[in-house]
Amino acid sequence: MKILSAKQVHEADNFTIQKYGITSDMLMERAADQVFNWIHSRLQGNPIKIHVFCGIGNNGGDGLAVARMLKEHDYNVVVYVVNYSEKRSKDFLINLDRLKERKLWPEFIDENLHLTSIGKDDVVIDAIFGIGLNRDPEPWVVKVLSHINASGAFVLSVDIPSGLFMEQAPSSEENVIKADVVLSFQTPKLSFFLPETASYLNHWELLDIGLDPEFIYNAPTEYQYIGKPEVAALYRPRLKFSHKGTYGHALIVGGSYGKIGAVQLAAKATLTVGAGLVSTYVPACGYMPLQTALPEVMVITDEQNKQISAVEVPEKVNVICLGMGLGLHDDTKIALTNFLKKNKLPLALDADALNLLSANRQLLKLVPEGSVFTPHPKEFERLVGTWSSDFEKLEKAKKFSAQTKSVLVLKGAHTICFYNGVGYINSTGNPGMATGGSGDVLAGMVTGLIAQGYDVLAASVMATYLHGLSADIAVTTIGYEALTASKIIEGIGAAFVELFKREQPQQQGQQQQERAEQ
Ligand SMILES: NC(=O)C1=CN([C@@H]2O[C@H](COP(=O)(O)OP(=O)(O)OC[C@H]3O[C@@H](n4cnc5c(N)ncnc54)[C@H](O)[C@@H]3O)[C@@H](O)[C@H]2O)[C@@H](O)CC1
Ligand SMILES: Nc1ncnc2c1ncn2[C@@H]1O[C@H](COP(=O)(O)OP(=O)(O)O)[C@@H](O)[C@H]1O
Ligand SMILES: [K+]
Repeated sequence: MKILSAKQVHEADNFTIQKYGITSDMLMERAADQVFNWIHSRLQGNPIKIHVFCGIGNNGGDGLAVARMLKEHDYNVVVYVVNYSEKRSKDFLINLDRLKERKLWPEFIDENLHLTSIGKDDVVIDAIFGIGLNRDPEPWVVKVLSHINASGAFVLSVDIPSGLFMEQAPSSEENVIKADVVLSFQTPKLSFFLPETASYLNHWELLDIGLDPEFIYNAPTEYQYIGKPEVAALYRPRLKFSHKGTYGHALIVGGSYGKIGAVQLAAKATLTVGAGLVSTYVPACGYMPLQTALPEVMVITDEQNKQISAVEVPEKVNVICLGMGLGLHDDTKIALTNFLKKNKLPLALDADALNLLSANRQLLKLVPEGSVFTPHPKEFERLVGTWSSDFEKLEKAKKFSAQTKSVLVLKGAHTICFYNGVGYINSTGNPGMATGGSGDVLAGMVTGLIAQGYDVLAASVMATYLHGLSADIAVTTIGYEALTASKIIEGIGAAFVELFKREQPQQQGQQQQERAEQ
């Protein structure tokens, strides 16, 4: 699913209005109707007090229209207009008149700040700023936002929490509404996925307001949100008359004394996503544990016992994964340098391979184009230096991927794969995955898919999605705490199966109902 910029949303509005011969006011009515239905299906006429805070732009217009619909259904509504500018939008004014026609008079809030108290059991609808926010709110408006945040009431934000920008970080925490739920129109917003800005919302849902699908399909976007349909479309079916040679031969290079387990995890994950053959190259101390734990995997050992001092690549290997448990020994640095000078195969670089490259940046030029880097944020910082906000981190990630002409898999709660100027944001995964070795599993999965012939971007996006999905399936029975990297590998099969499970129409309705009740 594409993630549009604020400019593209406005273009999509205009395009839709022209193509279907509707008015912008009709589009606003459609949006408000969807928000009203969402609330009405949950509150079912409950007399709870609802405070609707509106701005003076189109987000405020949405709020006024929702307030009118609530009033028409006899809800207990109070409406406020946070009067931060005289430049009211046309559709705001239309909806202000409609509200007054129904004898619902909003209270206007200005810098004198006559604020009505909000009970902790009340509901707030936040329609103060939408995606048109283009500067920090004034101090008195921040006080209104703080008043709402301090109330303890359930806060539902329309489109985006007020005060949150589309493409930059807020300058202060106080400037933003903390939303329990955001009902966002048509496409999710980038800020919902970044650690610094996602903290302003607990949960988001999309409402389809009928923007033209063709426009959205053709819009070139910098970010996409990756769900089941996108990943299922990447899947390459296994062929009846295939053999192990059809599915590639991957080599995993890693391990040092005390860290052979990292290679076991990666190699097992490589096999479990379907690679035809998997070999490992480890220090001599890794021979017994690997041969014992993974009978399917071939093992080649270094002449050194505790660390790797050279890399030997068996014939017919078509992808190499490097780095897990590797260590930073001088021998290993020399081994990596010599290997990179000769190597032409695509690489999946993880953990200490990334740390060695950070400490010896001239080696980065030797990494072949079309490789995959899988850093966690600290490893990425070692590669590119610090950043001042998540948005700057994204720019650095995009630049790194462009310079290396490779996929950058920037790991986190929402892992983002960058390639060719686009960031693919993953939708699966959970905090149970914050456990040692889960990154090794991901690197192995990426490698196993490349071995089978998936291109590097497809392999990275699909591995990231399945890795998170496996963990999501596992926690439904074992909970977050008991999730381990090994359990993520065990669940890979179930994740593949889930990818092609069709929801029965009846179940779908039931699930929507269950979601609604959550
Ligand atoms: N396609 C869609 O997604 C649709 C969106 N609609 C709504 O329209 C909203 C966008 O509306 P607008 O573009 O009018 O913008 P907003 O309602 O977000 O902003 C209001 C106005 O305030 C000004 N402003 C921005 N920051 C300010 C600040 N810090 N202090 C004072 N004034 C400031 C802006 O110039 C803008 O004109 C969306 O978020 C959504 O709620 C719907 O009405 C219909 C369709
Ligand atoms: N809170 C979280 N929510 C979702 N996924 C997470 C979370 N924490 C970690 N992960 C995932 O777990 C993996 C951790 O990788 P990494 O930090 O390299 O672990 P390790 O070095 O122990 O193997 C990444 O794929 C990351 O996206
Ligand atoms: K809002």
